[in-house]
Order: sequence, then structure tokens, then C-alpha cells
Amino acid sequence: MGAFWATHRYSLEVEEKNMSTQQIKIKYFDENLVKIDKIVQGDWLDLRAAKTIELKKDEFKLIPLGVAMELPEGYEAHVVPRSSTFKNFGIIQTNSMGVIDESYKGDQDQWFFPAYALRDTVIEMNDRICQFRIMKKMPTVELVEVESLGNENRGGHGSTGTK
Ligand SMILES: O=c1ccn([C@H]2C[C@H](O)[C@@H](COP(=O)(O)OP(=O)(O)OP(=O)(O)O)O2)c(=O)[nH]1
Repeated sequence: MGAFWATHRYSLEVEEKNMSTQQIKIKYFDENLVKIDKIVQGDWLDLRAAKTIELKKDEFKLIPLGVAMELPEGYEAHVVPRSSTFKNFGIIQTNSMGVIDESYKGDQDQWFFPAYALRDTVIEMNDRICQFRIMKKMPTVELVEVESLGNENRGGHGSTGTK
């Protein structure tokens, strides 16, 4: 028992030491845009609409998020709606998840939220509509073509049942 806890505590300490703070250069496009908050809860950062946008039911618009960033080397960012976004504004994100490439870092590379409205709606400037986090990019991969993968089939959608 004692040995287990000693090992466990050691691995937690190592993890904590390796979690260094990463800096992200950020440019705001409008001085009236509320700056991104330090993380209060959780580890995603909320983003705000950079202008007031009106959408009619079934309309699509790109909502500017008012920021451009230079991500740390080897990282990309993922942007998803907040859980409450559909309830509050009746919009969904058309690409389900936005991927911000590491190379998207020019002065005019403003982040945007592609929105589809399921009802008439108004999103006010500075409303928090989505959230992002940075993720390590995947390693370089090579696709190797084969005739057979040599594995058993797992079975497709729903093959494990519902109970
Ligand atoms: O929700 C999103 C998705 C993308 N982008 C920006 C960042 C990204 O780096 C760039 C291009 O996105 P993506 O590669 O997904 O678009 P594409 O349709 O494949 O176009 P491209 O030919 O520019 O790659 O647009 C956003 O601001 N918000």
C-alpha cells in the first residue's frame, strides 16, 4: 500500500512540473470588445461576438470574433459552441468544430464563428457565443496502402446494441 501511494504521488508531481504556461499573442480588432477573461472555471476560453448580428430563421452568417492570434509553435486551436449557445441564441455552428490552423496568424486573420439560425435571432456585440482551447498538432503521418489490414471487424454503428 505504502509503495502504491509513493509511486502515485510521484507521477502526479511530474505531471504538474511539466505543465508550463504557454503564451499566445492576441490582437483585438475593436477596442470596445471585452478582452478574453483568464480561465475562471474549466480550461476553455470563451469568445465573444465582435459586432451585433441579426439572423433570420434559416440564415447563415459568419460572426466575427474580433481576435487574431499567434498560437504557440506546434499547436492548433479548436472552437466549439458553448453548451448554452443554442438555447440562448437559436444558432448552431455549421462546421461543428472550427479548426484554427497554426498558420492562421496574420494581422487580418480574424477568427469567426459560422452560424446557422434555426429561428429569428439577434446576437449582441460582446455576447459570449463560443469557446476555444489549444491542442498539440498531430505528428506527421504517412498513409501506407495495404490489401488487408489483418484485423477482426469490430462491426459498425449500433452493433453493440442499446442496453
Ligand atoms: O470556425 C472556424 C473555422 C476556420 N477559421 C479560420 C481558421 C482556419 O485556419 C481558417 C481556414 O479554415 P479551414 O481550413 O477549416 O477552412 P477550409 O474550408 O478548409 O478552407 P482553406 O482552403 O482556407 O483551408 O479559417 C475560423 O476562424 N473559424
